[in-house]
Amino acid sequence: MIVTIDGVAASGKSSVSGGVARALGVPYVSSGLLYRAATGLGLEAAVDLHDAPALLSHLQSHPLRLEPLAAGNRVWQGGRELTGELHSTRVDRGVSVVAALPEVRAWVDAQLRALPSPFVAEGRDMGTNVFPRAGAKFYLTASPHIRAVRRAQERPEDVPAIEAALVRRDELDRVQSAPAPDAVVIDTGPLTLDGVIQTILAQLPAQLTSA
Ligand SMILES: Nc1ncnc2c1ncn2[C@@H]1O[C@H](COP(=O)(O)OP(=O)(O)O)[C@@H](O)[C@H]1O
Ligand SMILES: Nc1ccn([C@H]2C[C@H](O)[C@@H](COP(=O)(O)OP(=O)(O)O)O2)c(=O)n1
Repeated sequence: MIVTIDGVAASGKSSVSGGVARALGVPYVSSGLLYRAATGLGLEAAVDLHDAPALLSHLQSHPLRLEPLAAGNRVWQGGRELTGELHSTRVDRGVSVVAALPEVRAWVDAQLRALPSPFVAEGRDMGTNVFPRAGAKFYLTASPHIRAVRRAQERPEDVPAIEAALVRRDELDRVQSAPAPDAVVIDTGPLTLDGVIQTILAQLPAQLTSA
């Protein structure tokens, strides 16, 4: 069984997915981490991020492996772990360009669909494109300001700069970020992290929570 948790940038997808996954005793899958890793590798090799054939050929010769743990996803290139480098402002700036390339999206989708279920999958298009038959679907939102205040705990920039970058990325990611028609939309603004997790757990089909 697959549960999808999509949403806009810094809406709480990874933290919430981790909490839901731990409660269910399954891993969670961070699709954004694969887009971030593709971007990080491309930047490192000075590949033009708009050049899909060049980026894909670099990814094919430097295969990435996503490790979908409930405690936090990790991503590897061969024996080298990339995870720690990928939540930087530099990767934030490039990742929407990479995520707009249909060839890269197909490459990510194939890796995600090959993972053994059950799991919680988080990203932008988990409930629409990648796992349209998921057992339960959620979509997280919050105002840009609230998201920027939260993310400011993790980035060196100030809140207005982070908010401007989030709004820009929301716009660049808009095409693949529409909620699935059958997703439950949750405004996380007024809720604590645990409040969001409990809201989701309360709405899961009984066969999922009793497994
Ligand atoms: N409901 C919430 N209330 C307060 N802080 C939250 C809430 N949800 C997430 N956070 C915090 O906001 C930040 C961004 O969350 P994260 O899970 O990384 O979002 P995303 O995966 O959507 O980018 C983290 O520091 C996280 O702890
Ligand atoms: N399924 C997905 C997941 C992420 N993306 C893109 C959109 C985002 O700008 C980047 C990074 O995603 P990630 O979820 O790590 O980003 P945030 O934590 O929400 O800031 O990848 C996507 O297009 N489709």
